[in-house]
Amino acid sequence: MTEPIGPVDSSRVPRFAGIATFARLPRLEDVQHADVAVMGVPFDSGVSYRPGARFAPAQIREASRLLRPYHPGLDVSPFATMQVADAGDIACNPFNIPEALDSIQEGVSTLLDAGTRPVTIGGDHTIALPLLREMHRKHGPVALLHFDAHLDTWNTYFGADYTHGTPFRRAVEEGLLDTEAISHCGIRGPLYSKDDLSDDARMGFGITTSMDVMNQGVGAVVEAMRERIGDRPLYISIDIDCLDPAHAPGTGTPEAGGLTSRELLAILRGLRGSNIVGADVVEVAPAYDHADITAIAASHVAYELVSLMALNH
Ligand SMILES: N=C(N)NCCCC(=O)O
Ligand SMILES: [Zn+2]
Ligand SMILES: [Zn+2]
Repeated sequence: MTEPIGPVDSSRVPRFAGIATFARLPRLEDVQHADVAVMGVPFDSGVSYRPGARFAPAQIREASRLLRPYHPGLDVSPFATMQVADAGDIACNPFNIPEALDSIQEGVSTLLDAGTRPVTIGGDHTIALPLLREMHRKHGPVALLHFDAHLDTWNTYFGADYTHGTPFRRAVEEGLLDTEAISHCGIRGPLYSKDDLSDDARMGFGITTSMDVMNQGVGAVVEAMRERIGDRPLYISIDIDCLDPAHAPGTGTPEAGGLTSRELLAILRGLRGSNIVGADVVEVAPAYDHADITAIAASHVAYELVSLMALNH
């Protein structure tokens, strides 16, 4: 096998020069085969409050210029261990949600059929549904680890089935998930009613609230997750609003009392060895960001996911 093509060499071309790809990696069309691809989905027509996540892929790529090739926490050089590339953005219709979902699924199916694992940068959380549909097509029902302030198992908004508050209810209804191993982490904040929780539990979800992370600690939380997930094919969906607004102000539906970026990275790191088949990072809304705080957090979270995949390559 030939050596992977890595990022642009920052000792020759300064990090701030050139057109941004994720972590300055090659574009997918510039490599023969990618083991992992970072794919942008600039779609935010499913939001219930502040719009703007359509601009996240571009912003996260910009913020990812400073990522370096060696991950000391996991002792891995992800871009040397396997071929990682930037798959560019999926063009999706901002005026027709079902059509956009089909385009997203088609985009990710091209990757999966080529044996490429996707790390998707959204986009609002609606996009998790077509991604999970495709995961199911390839792997059957998958385990799900969902980081979010919100359950996203609500039913409809203004009569609409496909929104950023409903992807995981639709996914359960469509039989996409292995309901023995589905859970949320980072949940907090006011709900519409107590029924939201009983509905969610009936679907099979377990909940680790942000207060549980504080009270139990990262180690205990990770242990419980690992036990539940085992070696099942695992999909990780990360809504950046799982982080406290202090750590991720640039998002559409912020809630006080969230995880720190350190806690999120530590939990992810604790999942080393898991059989991660795909992942997304969603809900970054650059217009509400300050000093790129949120985009930087998202770029590091995506790097963490790629690094975990490299350990399980
Ligand atoms: N998926 C995210 N970020 N938010 C869902 C919030 C749904 C609501 O407006 O109640
Ligand atoms: Zn959320
Ligand atoms: Zn969400």
